[in-house]
Amino acid sequence: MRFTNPKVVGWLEEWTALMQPERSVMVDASAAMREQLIATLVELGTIKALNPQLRPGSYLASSDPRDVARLESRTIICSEREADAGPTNNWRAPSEMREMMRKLYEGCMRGRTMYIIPFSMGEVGSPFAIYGIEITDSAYVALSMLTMATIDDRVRAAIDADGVFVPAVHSVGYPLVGREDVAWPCNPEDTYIAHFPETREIWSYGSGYGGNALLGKKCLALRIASVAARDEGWLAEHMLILKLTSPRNEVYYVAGAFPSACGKTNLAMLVPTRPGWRAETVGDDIAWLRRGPDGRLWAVNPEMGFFGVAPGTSVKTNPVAMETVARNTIFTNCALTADGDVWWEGMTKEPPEGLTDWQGRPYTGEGPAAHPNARFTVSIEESPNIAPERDGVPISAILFGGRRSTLVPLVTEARSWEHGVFLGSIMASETTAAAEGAVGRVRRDPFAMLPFCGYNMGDYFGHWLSMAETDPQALPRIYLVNWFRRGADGGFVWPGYGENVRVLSWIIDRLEGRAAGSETPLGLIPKPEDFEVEGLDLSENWFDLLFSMDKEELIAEVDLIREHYARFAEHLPKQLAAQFNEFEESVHR
Ligand SMILES: Nc1nc2c(ncn2[C@@H]2O[C@H](COP(=O)(O)OP(=O)(O)OP(=O)(O)O)[C@@H](O)[C@H]2O)c(=O)[nH]1
Ligand SMILES: O=C([O-])CC(=O)C(=O)O
Ligand SMILES: [Mn+2]
Repeated sequence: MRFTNPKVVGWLEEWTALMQPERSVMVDASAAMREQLIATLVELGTIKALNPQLRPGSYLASSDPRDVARLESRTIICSEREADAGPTNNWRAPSEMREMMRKLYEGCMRGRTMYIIPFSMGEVGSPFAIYGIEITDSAYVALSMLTMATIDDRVRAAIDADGVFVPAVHSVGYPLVGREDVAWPCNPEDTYIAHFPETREIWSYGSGYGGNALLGKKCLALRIASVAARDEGWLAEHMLILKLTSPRNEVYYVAGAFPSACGKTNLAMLVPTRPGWRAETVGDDIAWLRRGPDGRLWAVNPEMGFFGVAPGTSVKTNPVAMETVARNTIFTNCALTADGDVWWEGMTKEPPEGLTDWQGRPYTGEGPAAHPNARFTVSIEESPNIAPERDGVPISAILFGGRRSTLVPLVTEARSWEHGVFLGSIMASETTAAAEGAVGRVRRDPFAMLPFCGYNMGDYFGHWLSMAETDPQALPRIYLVNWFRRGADGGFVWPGYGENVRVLSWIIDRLEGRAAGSETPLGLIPKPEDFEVEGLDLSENWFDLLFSMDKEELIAEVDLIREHYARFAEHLPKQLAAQFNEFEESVHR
């Protein structure tokens, strides 16, 4: 079915004229559409069918080695005023960016098919859903969007009825003029992922990789949605949502913001190791949160699929993910086994014989066989453990986490909402392969939103504080967590994964007033006697290894946070400056 609304038709005509595709296809959720996209991609060599006996309905995509992660240096917030993008975003004037990118888009789809994808982030018909139309010349993107977003006739009809949608333009930037197509067309030199917050538009060019190209996800549901959320009084966050049932049969919903490749999907798929606990997934990457009539913060997962990190996933660490990707999954940049299945580092101890690496070469044992940011794309319907709640759950606790080899304890509790916002605003984490650049460097990543906030992050801190203007008691409690402390041997001290339920169990005890805590400069830590470690293989001094804070390092951290805060200048809320002063005093006390 085609659009009839003049606004939509006009927009499509304008872009068709500029990009000059050879043909266009309206993407729907039919099985025939999926098959057609798959056939196109198989023929081009972008994806290969895996062995149907081992991995039914599944495919392996291999990207251009230059197009494997989000490109933060090319991700740009084009607000009218530079101050509205803030010190942490790349900024370009919208008119300048439009002019430059229009030149790139000119004729960029020649010889190609333009896929028109009307999609919804959030449940169709819900007042909280945001509709978009992505136009793309990538069948891989179209196929992935079918999994990650809600695509059905109701969305198309709703957009056609009122002409309200987020326009999302994408091209791989590889027109077929005087050349043949390649398996993974892209254009790394000219890649840009531009956002126009005032007009709520997304323009992406040159990359086919997930966060750069599946525009409903990070671009719409975080960068554009964060701006809408600021204006409308809600929160668009880089958070998992977990449903937890305690041995007492009480249900709690926990949200958690961890930077890319720092454990959201794994915590969302937690298999508790402690008796009587049950966990189910509500969402694994993005949460939209609003105050309900009861004053509580209610969260939805606007996505319909998982775009998860493959390396490190195994039957031992994440059996739910392994079951989820057992079929009907698109893998990207994993290694291929001799019998036509996928493999990645951490799936088994040793790589199997006869492996082909992610770039299609026989694996020699040098370097990783799968790219460290290899991914799986799969519908939430494939999960054996998805919670039925789709239209909002009340959050009891918010976790902020990251990778810190030292200093940050396994868990601390914020003293108040304001203190929790302080802890979120000073979060730092070691960088990962999910974005371009060096891995393992500590950088400030407030609220795990550094690459995803669509406006000035100082104002974003203020927006978080404003949530407590009414009825602060009804808001969730805030916790800092760190699964990644390392011991003298360089290994992780905490076993993590399913054992993280022990941390959640202490958090629930705190919420229910059953556990005490001890004050530290970063909040309340457990009393050793309240923290269950029975059955774990930890050394005598486990409590110190997991919870102690080195004074020298804390003092150094104060200076780093001062520098971090200074960047926001007059956009830093006064309450946070006061929190910082209190923090500094407590460090020196
Ligand atoms: N040691 C340890 N590693 C973990 C834990 N949880 C996750 N990881 C590893 O961290 C990596 C990333 O985990 P994910 O759960 O995919 O991270 P994510 O936050 O969902 O990442 P994005 O999807 O990029 O946003 C994987 O290699 C995991 O195996 C944990 O509790 N302990
Ligand atoms: O957005 C992406 O490309 C992958 C992802 O989930 C992240 O990096 O956080
Ligand atoms: Mn994830």
